[in-house]
Amino acid sequence: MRVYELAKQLGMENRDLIPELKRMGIAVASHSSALEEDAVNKALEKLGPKHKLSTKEADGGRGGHRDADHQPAVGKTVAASVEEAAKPDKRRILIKRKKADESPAEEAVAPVIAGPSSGTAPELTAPSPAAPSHSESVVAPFPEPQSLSGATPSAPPPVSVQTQTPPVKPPIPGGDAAAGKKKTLEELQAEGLKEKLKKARKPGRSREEDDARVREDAARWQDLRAIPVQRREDRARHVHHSTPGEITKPRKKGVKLSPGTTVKEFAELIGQRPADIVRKLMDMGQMLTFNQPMNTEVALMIAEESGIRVDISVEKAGEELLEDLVSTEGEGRPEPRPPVVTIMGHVDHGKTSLLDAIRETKVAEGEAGGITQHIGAYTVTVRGKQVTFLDTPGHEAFTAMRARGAKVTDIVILVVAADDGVMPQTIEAIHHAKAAGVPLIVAMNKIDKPTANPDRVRNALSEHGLISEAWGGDTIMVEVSAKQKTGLDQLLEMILLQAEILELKADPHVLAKGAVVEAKLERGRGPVATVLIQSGTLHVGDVFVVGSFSGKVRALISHTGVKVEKAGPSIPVEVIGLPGVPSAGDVFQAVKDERAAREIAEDRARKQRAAELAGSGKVSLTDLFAKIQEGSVKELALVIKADVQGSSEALAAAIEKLPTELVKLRVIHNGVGGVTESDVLLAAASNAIIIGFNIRPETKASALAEKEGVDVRLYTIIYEALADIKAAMEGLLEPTLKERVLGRAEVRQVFSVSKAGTIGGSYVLDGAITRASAGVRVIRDNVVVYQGKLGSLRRFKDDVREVQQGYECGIGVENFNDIKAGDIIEAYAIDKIAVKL
Ligand SMILES: Nc1nc2c(ncn2[C@@H]2O[C@H](COP(=O)(O)OP(=O)(O)OP(=O)(O)O)[C@@H](O)[C@H]2O)c(=O)[nH]1
Repeated sequence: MRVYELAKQLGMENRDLIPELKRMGIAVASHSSALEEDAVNKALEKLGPKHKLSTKEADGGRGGHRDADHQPAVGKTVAASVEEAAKPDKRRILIKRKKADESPAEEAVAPVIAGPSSGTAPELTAPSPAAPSHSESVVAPFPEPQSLSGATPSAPPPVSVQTQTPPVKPPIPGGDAAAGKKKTLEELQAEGLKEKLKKARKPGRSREEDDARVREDAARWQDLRAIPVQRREDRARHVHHSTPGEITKPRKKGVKLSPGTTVKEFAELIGQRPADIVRKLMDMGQMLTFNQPMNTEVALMIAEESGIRVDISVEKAGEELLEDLVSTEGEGRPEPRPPVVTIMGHVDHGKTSLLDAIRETKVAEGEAGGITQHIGAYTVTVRGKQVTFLDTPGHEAFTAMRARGAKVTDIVILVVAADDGVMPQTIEAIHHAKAAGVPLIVAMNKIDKPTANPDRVRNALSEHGLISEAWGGDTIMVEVSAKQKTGLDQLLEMILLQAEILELKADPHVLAKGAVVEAKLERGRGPVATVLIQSGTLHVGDVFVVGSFSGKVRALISHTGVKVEKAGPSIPVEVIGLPGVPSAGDVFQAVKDERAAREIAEDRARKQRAAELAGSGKVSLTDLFAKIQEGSVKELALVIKADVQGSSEALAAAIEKLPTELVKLRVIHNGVGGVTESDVLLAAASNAIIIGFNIRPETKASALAEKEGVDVRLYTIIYEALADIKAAMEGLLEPTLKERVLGRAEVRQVFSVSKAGTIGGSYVLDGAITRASAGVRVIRDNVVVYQGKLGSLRRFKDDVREVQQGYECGIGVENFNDIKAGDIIEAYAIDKIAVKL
């Protein structure tokens, strides 16, 4: 036995006992010195009366107060009554702060602990010297057993100790075994407190003092709860068998989580406050509101942190989930649907006039009393059959939608002014329609004009592969006048005929699927999208996913401005109830499950962000070989633009002659002039790269190319372009030199300076014109007229190194004096880019 244990038995303080022992001739160094059995007996004999006195006091003072003299540790007087239990082996100990007036009933209800039941566990025997129990005294924060049966405890001053007959709560069925498996929450918390204290123990403070503090803390914490006394072995066993669920006190041990669960729903599931979840999410860098869906991985982490097991109930997510939801729709019963028509053609050839003419004459006829409104598309009825026109003329809208994967148009109407003939945009439109694989009907417009010459147009069109039926070909050509509204019926007839040939069908009985034709934010109505239904039928109240948004259809409005309850295949309809503005071409899909819709939208938004970070998946010369190798590219589409027709054709012909064992080369469009937005859209939609020869992209086109990830390669020597394409196909494209535009300035005025030659008084439009540039080029109407070095750069009369956007300066180009007002001077740098393999 050690000194402190003896002190405890005697109800003495160490500091009082040690001198006593020394006086008795027992050599002790500190409170933890071991004592021989003889020494213990001797001490007990000598100091015993006090010990006995304490017992007497305890017995005699049941329910009363102890003498303050016998509580040396703390000055505060504490009631200490020790009651002998009728059956000592079922004794339980109630701890409470000094609350003498607490009702016994309350005390009896308190011990809700799965403590040891009758018989073994709470045996209040003295600990054996070999196994001192002081270290466990925390778990049962009350005096050691001997003091209960004998001496008045003095160690835990603020604690009132009572022994009493077994608690009201019956012992747990199953006896020792069942009881032994559990370690109560209170015990564990008490242990936690002790651990804390151990760490915080200050040097010089005795273990007894610490223990006393622990008891005090535990008692304060547990307030009025009974702790059963357990044997050391029992306790060890309990710790071993305890489960994490009991420690973290979760309301549920396992929950099922389905993707799309909102923060609020998740909080309810795991029994925490939504605000706490929001805070945890913020700590993890996620700003979410109560009603936003949780990322399942993050939800898993938070749940695990709380000791809750989570099962993800739906394994599929995102597009897979959507596919699953939609494919459960069954086989389907396709029915004929109206054709969807887009009008294309050269500027001023009468596209808008034709669309308006058809709308005015046909919509008014077909729809009773409806006020036509522009929603991006409209439907007309011809002899009981419907035709839908996409109301945004031009190949740009068409290609923009195609670039987003929406193949909406069934038939293209190519408007060609009979008095003007085939023009560059006519050819472009032909290429666009061909690239999309959409049949084309020619509307020869302005036939009313005396200068109209339809045969000349037919002839010109035949040079581009469109041979009129009248000439033995298969292209339908109709002569119309949008102005005089003639030939419109015939045109519509031809559209219906072509539609019949195409056998256009869709199942109106499934969940609606469509494409966004137009979307905008409207005051009072919020985000509004015109959706062209492609299959199924959309109803008010349907849940949907569109782009990275999900929602519920609040209202449907037809192109005549009338509220409708539903819209079937090939019918354009305005949808109200979107949470945001989607992009034209986004797929609109109705789904049954609102939560799944949310999850799909969230998944798309995540992927979109990831794609933005990772760059586009579009093909580029740099990674062409890698894509050929992985099999994702079998054909390389090219758009060629050059300064003159001759160069463009020569380049296209040369490219098509390149050996193509690895990949098929296909020039989908070649034309004259700078790279336009339309070129970029076409390239984006067809996964093509753009080869520019002696030209520059328009500013907007550059920005669009950047956004869409379209590779635009510019050359001044045909051979270099060919060599690059060849090398790219073979994976030999060496670290390539890529040009980076540093800035562009517009020449506003031209000066002739005797020493420096011609100087362009310029205004820097964007970036900066800098002497550090690798070179400059002079661009006129998007065509490079000269490429060379910067000769001089001045602001007022000073030579400067750099002039930033928004400032004026004088620019001289080395060996070039033909600068003209309106020219663009572009400064560029050359970066070395490694090939991605
Ligand atoms: N005489 C005659 N003029 C027409 C006809 N169709 C259109 N126009 C005229 O041609 C001009 C151009 O017509 P738009 O409908 O604006 O042509 P567009 O192709 O839509 O033009 P952009 O939208 O600029 O590409 C207008 O002045 C029309 O009045 C027609 O059948 N006959």
